[in-house]
Amino acid sequence: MAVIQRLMVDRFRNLEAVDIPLSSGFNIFSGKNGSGKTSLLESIHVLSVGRSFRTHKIDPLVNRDQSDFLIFGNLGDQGRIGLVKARSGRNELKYDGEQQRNWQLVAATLPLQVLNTESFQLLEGGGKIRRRFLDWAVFHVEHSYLEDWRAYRRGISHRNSLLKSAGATLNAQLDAWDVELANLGQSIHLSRKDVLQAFGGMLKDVVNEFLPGREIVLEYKAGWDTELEFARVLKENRSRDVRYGITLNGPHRADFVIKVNGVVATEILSRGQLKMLICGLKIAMGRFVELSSASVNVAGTGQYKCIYLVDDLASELDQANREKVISRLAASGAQCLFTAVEAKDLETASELSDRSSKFHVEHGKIQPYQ
Ligand SMILES: Nc1ncnc2c1ncn2[C@@H]1O[C@H](COP(=O)(O)OP(=O)(O)OP(=O)(O)O)[C@@H](O)[C@H]1O
Repeated sequence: MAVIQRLMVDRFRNLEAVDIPLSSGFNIFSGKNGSGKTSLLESIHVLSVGRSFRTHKIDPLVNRDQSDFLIFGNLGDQGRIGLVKARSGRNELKYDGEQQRNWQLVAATLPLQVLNTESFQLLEGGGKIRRRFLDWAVFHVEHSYLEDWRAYRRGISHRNSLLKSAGATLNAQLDAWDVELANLGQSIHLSRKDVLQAFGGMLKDVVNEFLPGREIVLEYKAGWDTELEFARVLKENRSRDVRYGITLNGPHRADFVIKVNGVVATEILSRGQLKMLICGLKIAMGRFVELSSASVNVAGTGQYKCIYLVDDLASELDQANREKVISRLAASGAQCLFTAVEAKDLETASELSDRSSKFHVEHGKIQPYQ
């Protein structure tokens, strides 16, 4: 079970010498606009996966007067994770003192779900965001998946270069590549399809409560016409792919559509209802992964549970809906970090979790309330 027991953040945006003990239940960070609340959640995200949820760049994350930042999380039995990232591009990620070449082990040990304004992109943005959401679950449930996905991505990128080169031996070279791509693509497709189907069942239960009376269906789009084998699709579309210089079909084009009572969700739900749907999707996904991955925890220790980072839950949600989300999160038993301008916006949260801590955020400094 992922729980950050102690968190240190320094030189990250406006955060300075933050060193706080966190509760294994609810943690509530309140403070004025611009005090550093979102930055705190952002720092945990950067620690977990190496990138922010606000920008792809490193520069804006480093305090404007500094050249690097430090983030450290003590997860008790699950280990200690430390990260130093510099403007120069230097990266030092350590797990239990051991230098890591990539984020694979850290991401598996510190799984997160973020609920914030950017989360609307899950419904309103392009397919890449939904693929990433789905792949997060497949990665945690099936650990060989990441390797397959990386090999497939490399294969597609190589195939696209070949398509553009149009050399004399093009067809022979494509024949060779397509065999491997077809196998990888088929296996990625099946893993995603199975996970989405199982997840859909779990989502129904949450949606019944968050959007009563609405029927939710997730429609999976594989990225090609799955009536046909992927190998055949690659072959039959080859001349078109050559014309466009790009592979037009495959799991790299996969997506899923979320329908509510038969209509695309974004077309019929209000802003608040969309936010409830997003909260439902993320909470259900955390729960799904927890139940599905109990036996395949990479770190090999304890029960798997993700941490929820909830930024400004109050915006767009009325009191009754806020309470529904908070109750669900309390029932999940997961560690949650909430931000709010006024602590009273989250009064229900401190009432509902017997393990709750409150912190005051001001000018990049964070102090527990006594
Ligand atoms: N690289 C940086 N160096 C120093 N300060 C920065 C840097 N990047 C952002 N800031 C400042 O850090 C502060 C923290 O912003 P943050 O988004 O965390 O605030 P917040 O408490 O979540 O506010 P809100 O309630 O408005 O969402 C802001 O005042 C911002 O201008």
